[in-house]
Amino acid sequence: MNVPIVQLQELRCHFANGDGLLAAVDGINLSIEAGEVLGLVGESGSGKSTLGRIIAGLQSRTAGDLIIGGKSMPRAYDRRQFKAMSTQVQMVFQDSYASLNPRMTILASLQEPLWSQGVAATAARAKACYWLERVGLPQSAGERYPHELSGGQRQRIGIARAFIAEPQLVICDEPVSALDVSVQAQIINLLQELQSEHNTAMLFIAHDLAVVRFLATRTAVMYLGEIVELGATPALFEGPRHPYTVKLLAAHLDGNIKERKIVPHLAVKNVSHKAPLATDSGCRFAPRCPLAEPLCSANPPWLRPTRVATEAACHRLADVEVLNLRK
Ligand SMILES: Nc1ncnc2c1ncn2[C@@H]1O[C@H](COP(=O)(O)OP(=O)(O)OP(=O)(O)O)[C@@H](O)[C@H]1O
Repeated sequence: MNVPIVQLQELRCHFANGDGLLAAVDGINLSIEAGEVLGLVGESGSGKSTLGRIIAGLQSRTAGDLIIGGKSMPRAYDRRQFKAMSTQVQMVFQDSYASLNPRMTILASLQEPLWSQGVAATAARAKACYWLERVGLPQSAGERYPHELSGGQRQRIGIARAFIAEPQLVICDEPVSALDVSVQAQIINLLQELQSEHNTAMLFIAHDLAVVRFLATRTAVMYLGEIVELGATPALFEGPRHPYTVKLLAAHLDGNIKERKIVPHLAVKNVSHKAPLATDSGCRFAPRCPLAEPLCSANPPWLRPTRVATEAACHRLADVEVLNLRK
């Protein structure tokens, strides 16, 4: 059996805030398989970036296991350990400018991940030149500095930097949301091409559900630190089972596809959510859920298989399935 690239077991990341411990990531169990594209969606503040940063070794976790390539990663990273794992996991950030050293030329920035792998200078330079071209930039761009490139060009460099060290997993955190709409599709196509060319697994974090639907093999939906639904992208988009997923899809899909068409009678209550605390009990979506019953606020639900190729963490799953069958 193939070992997953990444395994997360009861992963938690809690931050101290005024009200207690904010549970940014709270008990995530998830695997990312070789070559798959896993989409990660959810409202702002649901913990997507924190989860991505933990896997990339940029954020330490509070509890739980992070296993990369079959190896259990220590909870607090030091630079040496991070470099050792960074060959397997690379990240493409939303802000391509901040992710590049402003004092390094583009060619030097591209070579940097190879230097830390001990690749010889000539080979590193040749590889950087190849990648410059592979992401659609002229060789002359190599002598420039980040501020001399457009946002789209800088993101191409961010992508080349992520792929150049031949990682097994690339985490893309909102890689196109800061770019002009006119270049977003080009960057998405480039990511898709590289992912399939190199069979690199990808964790794709985005608010844009249409892009996730296009790229991801599987999709995970996060709500206030937890995964509430997970499964094959077509099944999840065509027949969402968790009431929160229904709400999320309805808010993003075009006006012709209304909530009631996805699951009838499931209009979500307009209650604002507060930051999740580590001491919370019960389903975090219960205050907004039209199907909530006393059990929901008392006990946390867990991911259970649905009748389609997904799992959903909802005490009322059986009723949602019936609603779906009737629509
Ligand atoms: N370093 C930190 N210190 C304290 N709280 C933090 C820290 N990083 C994140 N948080 C909090 O953790 C929660 C999850 O944040 P995170 O950025 O992971 O969410 P997100 O789903 O990626 O949001 P967005 O889509 O807006 O990027 C938020 O409430 C955020 O304010």
